[in-house]
Amino acid sequence: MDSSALTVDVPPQPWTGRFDGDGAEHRRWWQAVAPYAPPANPATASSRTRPAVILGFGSDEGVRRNKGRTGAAAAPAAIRAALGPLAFHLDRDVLDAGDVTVRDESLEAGQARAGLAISRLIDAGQIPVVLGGGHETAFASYLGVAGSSAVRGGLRVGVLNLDAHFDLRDEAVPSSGTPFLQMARAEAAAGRELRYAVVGISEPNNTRALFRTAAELGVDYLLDEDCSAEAAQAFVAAFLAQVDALYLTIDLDVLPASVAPGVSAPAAYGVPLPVISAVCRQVAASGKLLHLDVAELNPEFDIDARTAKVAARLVNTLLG
Ligand SMILES: N=CN[C@@H](CCC(=O)O)C(=O)O
Ligand SMILES: [Mn+2]
Ligand SMILES: [Mn+2]
Repeated sequence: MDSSALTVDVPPQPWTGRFDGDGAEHRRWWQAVAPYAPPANPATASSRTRPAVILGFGSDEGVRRNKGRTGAAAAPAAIRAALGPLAFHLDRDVLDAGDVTVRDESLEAGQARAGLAISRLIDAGQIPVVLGGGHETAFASYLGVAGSSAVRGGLRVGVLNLDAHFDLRDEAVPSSGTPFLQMARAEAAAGRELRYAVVGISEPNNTRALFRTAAELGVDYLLDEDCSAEAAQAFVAAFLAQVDALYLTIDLDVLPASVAPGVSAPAAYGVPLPVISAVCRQVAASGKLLHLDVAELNPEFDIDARTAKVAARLVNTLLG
C-alpha cells in the first residue's frame, strides 16, 4: 500500500459545534473528527469499525453543464457544518481529508484526482465518505472504486443510487446527468457489466429515452410512488444479495422538496425520509458498504440548512 498523503486542493479545515465538555459522554462530531493521516496499519476490509474518511468534492461544473441551478460546490462545507454539532455515538474513527475542488473546465481532471484519493482510501481499509458536488461526483467515486485493488481483484460491487433520476443521459459532454452511463461504458470496456439499481425514480422526471436506456442496461429501479418501507427494504435486500460490496450514492433530490429544498431539482413527490433512512440503516447493517457519497446539496437554495442537516443525519446513520 502507498501510505503517502492524499492529493487534495484544500486541506482539512477546523470543525465547529456546541461544547458540552471534553469527555466521551459529551463528544460531538466536531470534537471526534481528526485531520486525515495515512494509517500505519491498514484495517481489514471486513471490519465493522473501519475508519471513515471524509473527502469533499467541490464541484458545480456538472450541474452547470446539465443546465441546472449551480451552487453545489459549497456543499462539502455546509454538510460538515451540519455534522459538527451532532452528538457522536459512532464506534469508529472519522478523519477529514479536505477537498478536491473543480474549477470550470477541469471537471474530468478533478474527477480523476478524487478517484485516485478514493482508491487509496479503499485500499487502506477505510470507508471514503465523499461530500459532493453535483451528481458528477458519482463518476469520481466510480473511478475510485473501480481503481481499488479489491475491485481489480474481482470483488463484485453494486452501485445503489437513491435518486429521482437515472442520470443515464447520452450526451457528448459529461455532466451531473451522465455519470451512470459513463460507468456502464467504462465497465463494458473493462469486460464487465455495471450492476446499477435506483430507489426513488420519478416517472415524470425521466423521459422514455432514459427508461429505455435503463432497460437496455438491465437497471433495477423502484419508482418513488412505490417506495413503501417494505418495498424499499425488499428491493435493497435483493440487490445486496447479488453483490459482495456496495457503493451507495445519495442524490438528495430523492427526498421531498419540503425535506430537501436545497437541491438543483427539488422533488414534487419524493421518497419519505423515514424510508431513505431505513435503507441507510439496512446498508450499514449489511456490512457491505465499501464507499459512500452524498450529492446535489445546493446551500444557496436551502432553507435554514434543512437539506444539509438531512445529509448529515444520513451520513451519521450510515456510519453507525
Ligand atoms: N443530476 C441531475 N440529474 C437530473 C436533473 C433534472 C433536472 O434538472 O430537472 C437529470 O439530468 O435528469
Ligand atoms: Mn436527482
Ligand atoms: Mn442524480
